[in-house]
Amino acid sequence: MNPDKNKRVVIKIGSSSLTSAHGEISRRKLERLVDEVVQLKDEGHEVLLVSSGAVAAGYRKLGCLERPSSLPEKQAAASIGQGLLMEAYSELFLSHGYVASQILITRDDFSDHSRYNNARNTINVLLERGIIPIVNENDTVTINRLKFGDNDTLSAKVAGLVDADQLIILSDIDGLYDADPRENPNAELLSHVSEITEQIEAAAGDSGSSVGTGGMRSKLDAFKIAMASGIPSFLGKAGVSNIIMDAVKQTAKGTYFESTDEMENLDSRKQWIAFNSGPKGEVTVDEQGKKLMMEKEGSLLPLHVHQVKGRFEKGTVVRIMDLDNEEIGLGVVNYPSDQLVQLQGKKVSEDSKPAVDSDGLVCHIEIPMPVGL
Ligand SMILES: Nc1ncnc2c1ncn2[C@@H]1O[C@H](COP(=O)(O)OP(=O)(O)O)[C@@H](O)[C@H]1O
Ligand SMILES: N[C@@H](CCC(=O)OP(=O)(O)O)C(=O)O
Repeated sequence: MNPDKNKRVVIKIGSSSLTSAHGEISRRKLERLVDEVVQLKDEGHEVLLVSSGAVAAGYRKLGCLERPSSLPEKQAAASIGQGLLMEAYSELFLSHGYVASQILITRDDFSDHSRYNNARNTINVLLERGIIPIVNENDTVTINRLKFGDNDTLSAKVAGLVDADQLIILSDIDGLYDADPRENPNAELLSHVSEITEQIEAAAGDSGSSVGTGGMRSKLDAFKIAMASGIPSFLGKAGVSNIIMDAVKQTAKGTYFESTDEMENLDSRKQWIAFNSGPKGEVTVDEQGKKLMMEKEGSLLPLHVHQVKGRFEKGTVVRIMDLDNEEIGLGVVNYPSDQLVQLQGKKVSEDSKPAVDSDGLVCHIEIPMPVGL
């Protein structure tokens, strides 16, 4: 990464870094964050902020004495707090001559390809015009099953969506340690991580505060997505002077996560298939099918389909499995599941060939590896 080039930077800030000891939004912390973002903007970088804090900003006005724990109360608090949070951000950014905009997003928006593209186009316009998009999960409409649950993975997916040059996650801790520092006072800071190993994952605990939801585990999930999307990332402590600018220059104290080259060249459609489509079914292939898929550019004929699991439409992303139930990769199917069940193990006749694919292929392997995210 060239430290002198103007970059597109996604910055995620967690609830614990924006709140006072009582769990309410701290105006002083918000001001410091805005000042740092402004420094980056003044230097010509594009900045998108993923900010938590809606529940924290709203729960008192809902009449709760402390941060609520039930989902409907959290959602109600967020519906009050999100407006207040944006009002504060807008006012602070405007005082420096910058315009902020609000983007509320759900997991569903990422798994629908046209909504994903729409979100990307909108955010690109905002960034190119110098606006600071502020993203949060759309808490009031999100149901438990669909929740990102924390904004860490949301920020990594947003970074992929806008093809960011860097993802910066600011937290209440100055980086990733080789053991949970609450349990092990001798834990050491890891300044560079090129691979998230099982050992690193085992050392990651849940949230250290009563207001944060993600903890280090969800941060590692986020860094995995960013690394695999070809985006270098950083984890450091919010509130440390110049942390954001120094993270961009790669001089800040914290943990730097390298990107893997494998996915760097994936076009946006393939990135969407790999990280956001949320495969809806499984197609198991026989030995011969597996061999042909590996050798012949990943194409699969119905003859080699061993089993079909799940109900899906034509055009759905499915997992391709081998007979040992290992994932070979992801593909976009040319047949709906019910038709594929009829055809599995058979040679396709002219009238059962899909209209768009004259060879009667079931699919190609689009992502030739288990994504595992
Ligand atoms: N291996 C680890 N390295 C660093 N922090 C860890 C680790 N395991 C658990 N943690 C805890 O994760 C916390 C950060 O997560 P969280 O409280 O959810 O922050 P945020 O609100 O910024 O998302 C740290 O304060 C720390 O107590
Ligand atoms: N969307 C929620 C944030 C969820 C949350 O607490 O996330 P985090 O602080 O990043 O663990 C809110 O704005 O309150």
